Amino acid sequence: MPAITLILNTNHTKQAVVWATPPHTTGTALLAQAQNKFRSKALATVFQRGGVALGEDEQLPPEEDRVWIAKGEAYAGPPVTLPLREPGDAAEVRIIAERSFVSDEALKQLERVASLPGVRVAVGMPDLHPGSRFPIGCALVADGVYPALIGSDIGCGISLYRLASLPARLDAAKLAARLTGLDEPWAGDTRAWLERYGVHQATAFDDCSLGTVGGGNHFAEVCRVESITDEAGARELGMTEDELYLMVHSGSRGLGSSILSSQTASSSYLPASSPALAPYLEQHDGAVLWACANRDLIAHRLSACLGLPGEAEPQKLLEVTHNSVTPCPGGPGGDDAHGARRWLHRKGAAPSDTTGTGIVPCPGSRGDFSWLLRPIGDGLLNAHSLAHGAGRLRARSEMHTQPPSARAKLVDTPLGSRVVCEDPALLLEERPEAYKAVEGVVGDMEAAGVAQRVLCLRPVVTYKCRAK
Ligand SMILES: Nc1nc2c(ncn2[C@@H]2O[C@H](COP(=O)(O)O)[C@@H](O)[C@H]2O)c(=O)[nH]1
Ligand SMILES: [Mn+2]
Repeated sequence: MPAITLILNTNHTKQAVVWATPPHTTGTALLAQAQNKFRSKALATVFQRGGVALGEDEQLPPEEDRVWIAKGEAYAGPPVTLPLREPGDAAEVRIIAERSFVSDEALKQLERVASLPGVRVAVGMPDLHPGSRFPIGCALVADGVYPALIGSDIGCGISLYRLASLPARLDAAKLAARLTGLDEPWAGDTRAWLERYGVHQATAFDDCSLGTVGGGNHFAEVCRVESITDEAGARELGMTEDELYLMVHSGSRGLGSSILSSQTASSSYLPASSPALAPYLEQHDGAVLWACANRDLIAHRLSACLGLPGEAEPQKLLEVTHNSVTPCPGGPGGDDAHGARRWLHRKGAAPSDTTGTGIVPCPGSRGDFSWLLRPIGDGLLNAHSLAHGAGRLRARSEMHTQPPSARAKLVDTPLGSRVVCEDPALLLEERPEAYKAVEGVVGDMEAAGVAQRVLCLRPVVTYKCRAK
């Protein structure tokens, strides 16, 4: 039976060896072993080599024999070694953030990725903040593809739906109470649902995860229009102040993570000539479709729970994927001088070149407004991308200092909305104060001439999770 070494992330001399084979090598199983061995229930994250978190249901890849166990702090194990850059091969770094706070660590991470071989342009959006290894809130143009820059939640994004007419008396607590069973696997036919999105290959994640929000920053938020800045834009979307809407933020759950794990085991950089590029892109594109199907199923399930009078199905108004790699749009800054394809990596960045209305969401937090924006300009300054949200201001670990008596209040927000989050740690970590002010982020994009305001949304109920 293979030995797996559990290493304390904050003190690498503290190690424990466990003997485990699948199915006992999931994130949940290894975390339970670590909590037991190190006698600490506060341990919360299992990192793989290089800093990719092992998902709850995800198996540790068979070639890995050690993991780093953290409480909530950033990964402190050894980095995955990336190839060195050729001398004189400089990338351009731009930051679109005059008003929004961007930490030194985030800037350092952006500069580090800009120095990777083949990277041509690195743009930090106003929501730029540090990730475990790579920055979040950025768009990167490169000659090849770096799977690790897109990260484990391939296809994560935001979809917006019309739910129903605004009830005469809007009672957020009553609506919140109706949201039950959403963390359980969906009882319907996941295969048939996925086929509609062109996902023909079954995965281990379909039956257990499709249609569930997932942890972390993911959410499903019932909201209403607070104000309209651009009447024509609101009309294009068909949005009014008399209706309830639903914003869903989720991704490919464990699927993207399993794709990244298998990838990082083989290669960290896929230049155009790599035979591994096409297979990675095929898996990546499948995860993007899976994530889209997932958000629609979450909307379907949540709408059924609410049982509001009106349309049988939520009507999708817009959708963006903010973790992905796509061929760079043509024109200057796109392909290279010889017409070779370049790749646009978006790690927490919304595309500003979407089809349809082209309008893009910029969520704030559960206690802040969210904006719908119209991208403007030629896309060169901002690498055809916008901020994908307000962005994290404080690390999760910093959010645990709230005195316990204040916790009950966290389910009511300053905007009068209600939060369903029965995981006490997550309730603290996702407090509105953990995020930058969306006003500054939107203001930065307006000032840079890359976006205009269309409409502002106010949260009514934010769904995260029920107790396990
Ligand atoms: N309206 C809400 N916005 C939220 C909430 N929690 C987080 N957020 C925003 O979404 C983005 C998503 O970021 P990602 O890196 O996890 O993809 C984040 O930057 C926040 O600004 C919420 O509950 N409601
Ligand atoms: Mn996301």
